[in-house]
Amino acid sequence: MSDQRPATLFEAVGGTDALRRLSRTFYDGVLADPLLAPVFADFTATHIEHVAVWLAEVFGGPTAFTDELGGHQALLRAHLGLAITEEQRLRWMELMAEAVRRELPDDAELRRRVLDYFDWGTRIAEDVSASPAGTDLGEPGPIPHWGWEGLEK
Ligand code: HEM
Repeated sequence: MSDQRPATLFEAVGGTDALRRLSRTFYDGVLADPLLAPVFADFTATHIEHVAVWLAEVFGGPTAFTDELGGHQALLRAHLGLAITEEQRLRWMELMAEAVRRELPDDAELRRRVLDYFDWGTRIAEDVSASPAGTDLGEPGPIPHWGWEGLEK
């Protein structure tokens, strides 16, 4: 990692506004995609903002998802019962990789780290989605943090 890089991925991507652009471009792709659009049948515009706020916190920015949107538990619960297939997860990753190319700074290391997070996170979403809505997930702990070295302890 270069010393010129900001300490957090949040700063490196360009903050919450950049994550909003990423989220908007990504969902434009999702809603136009025949494999994913049916999964997002209940999509509303707040979803774009909530994903941006989640990513801001994961990447070391403001803690608004924990403070205002229910934290880690709420995020996991949102995926219960979706029965996400591996094919759908891979399509999700393809569309996110395209959004990253279009919206994030042209920095290969930064893009790789961000996509590493999505690869990790989508596997958890797929896993959780196999359990029915309302399943008690216990206390999942704080929202994970992802940095230049991956998952931070
Ligand atoms: C790192 C991976 C992921 C992140 C960060 C993420 C983030 C989120 C967030 C923040 C919400 C709550 C939105 C809200 O409150 O409005 C949500 C809900 C949802 N996510 Fe994900 N998600 C991920 C993976 C996936 C995958 C792989 C799928 C399906 C292929 C998926 C499908 C959905 C659906 C269908 C909802 C509910 C939408 C609704 O309420 O209309 N997510 N996700």
